[in-house]
Amino acid sequence: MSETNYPNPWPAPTASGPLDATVTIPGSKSLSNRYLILAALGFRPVTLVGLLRSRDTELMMGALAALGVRCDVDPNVETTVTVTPPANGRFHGDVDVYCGLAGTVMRFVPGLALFADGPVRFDGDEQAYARPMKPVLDGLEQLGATVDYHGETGRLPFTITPPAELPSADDDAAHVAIDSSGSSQFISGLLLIGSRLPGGLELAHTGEKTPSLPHIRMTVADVNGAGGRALADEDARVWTVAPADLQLPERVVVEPDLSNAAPFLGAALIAGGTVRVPHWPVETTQPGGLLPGYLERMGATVSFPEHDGVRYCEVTAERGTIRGLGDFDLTAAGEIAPSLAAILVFADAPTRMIGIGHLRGHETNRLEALVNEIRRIGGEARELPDGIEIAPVPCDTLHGAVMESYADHRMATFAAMIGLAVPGVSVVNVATTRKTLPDFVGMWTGMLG
Ligand SMILES: O=C(O)C1=C[C@@H](OP(=O)(O)O)[C@@H](O)[C@H](O)C1
Ligand SMILES: C=C(OP(=O)(O)O)C(=O)O
Repeated sequence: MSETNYPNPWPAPTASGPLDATVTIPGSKSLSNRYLILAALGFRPVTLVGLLRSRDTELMMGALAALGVRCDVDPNVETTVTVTPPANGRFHGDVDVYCGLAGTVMRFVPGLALFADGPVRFDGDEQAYARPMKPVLDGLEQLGATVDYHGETGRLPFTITPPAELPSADDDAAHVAIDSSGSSQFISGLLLIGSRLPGGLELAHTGEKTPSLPHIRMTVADVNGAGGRALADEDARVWTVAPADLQLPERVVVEPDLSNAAPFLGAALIAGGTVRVPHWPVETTQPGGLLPGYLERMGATVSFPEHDGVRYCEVTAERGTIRGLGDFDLTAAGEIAPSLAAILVFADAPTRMIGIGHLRGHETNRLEALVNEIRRIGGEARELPDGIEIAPVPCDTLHGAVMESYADHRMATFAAMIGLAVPGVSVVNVATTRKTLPDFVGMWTGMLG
């Protein structure tokens, strides 16, 4: 991942004037991969429309294929995919699942292994070996599975052997207790399969913090949208899922990825001008739904005009007017921290983004990576126990550099955002954006006209 391995860093374009762009954002990673799992848990085919086609969803479809689920891509529309679960609902065992660096694959697919007819082996990118896995696997062990670790305990790679018998329907709901303060995906991964347990699931979170709560609410909503009965008691940190036969509707339309809209809408604040994103939902379970409010607090004007029946999120700003936010709790939406950090480098006052200590276990240690890269271009930032502080420096002291992306899509888009206002920025391994955006460079240069 160093410069030596990627000899041709991508020269990030600077904005030569105010922007005026409409950018169409592909489907949500989080919704796409939840729908793929829920479709696989059903008993009839489901057609997903507007599915994200990027590395993380290809990995999910590859995992499902290994388990005996068919994913047929519409030959005319590559974002329309029909998912057919295995005929008897039993997933194939004695198979290999490759997770890449995708949190949603490594934390959501293990639950399916409970219903496989043999052991399922999981592996991923070497960088994924650093990502925490243990709580979700502990949860599966509490449900009777056996987990064999082939490297470090609690990390990829590992093999899950399903129990000979699942917890009995005569019992109450299976009780599972895990500490999910390292990632909301541990809770989501168990809630997604809870309906299939003969007595259902009662899941208690024993940790102090619950990061990314909107993502857990998204899981509850999606399970219920598939006919499940999931309930949250967020104060008690307990979730229950009643036994149910899950079945998504025949056709499900995926919303655009609102977190992936952040670099583009944020570009309007850094460069000045207007950027709009079509098909912005009126209501959403995506944490990216919080983005317009955050951008407004930073000084942008945000509106949601409708043209020809399409609803847009439109963000307008004047270059050089970004407001720092002081203490800024981002517990709910940590995944947009890198994009917000890029904007805040150009703010008029310091910001302490807090509630995001768990970003140290994301694709890379994002807090360390952000501090490194902000300092690399002459900015000022430091790690906090639970976040990062970004302090303003005069804009003319910022300078170009070859910026590292750490095989992290959001660090690559972070660097591109910096490059809008700092000439001479280039980005190592910009192709890593393929994790969730199949054509980031095309979209970015298109936005700049
Ligand atoms: O469930 C999901 O789809 C996600 C949950 C969040 O994970 P963390 O809770 O680990 O931050 C988020 O950051 C990730 O990008 C997607
Ligand atoms: C944390 C992220 O991804 P993952 O789904 O791999 O956890 C992210 O996309 O910001």
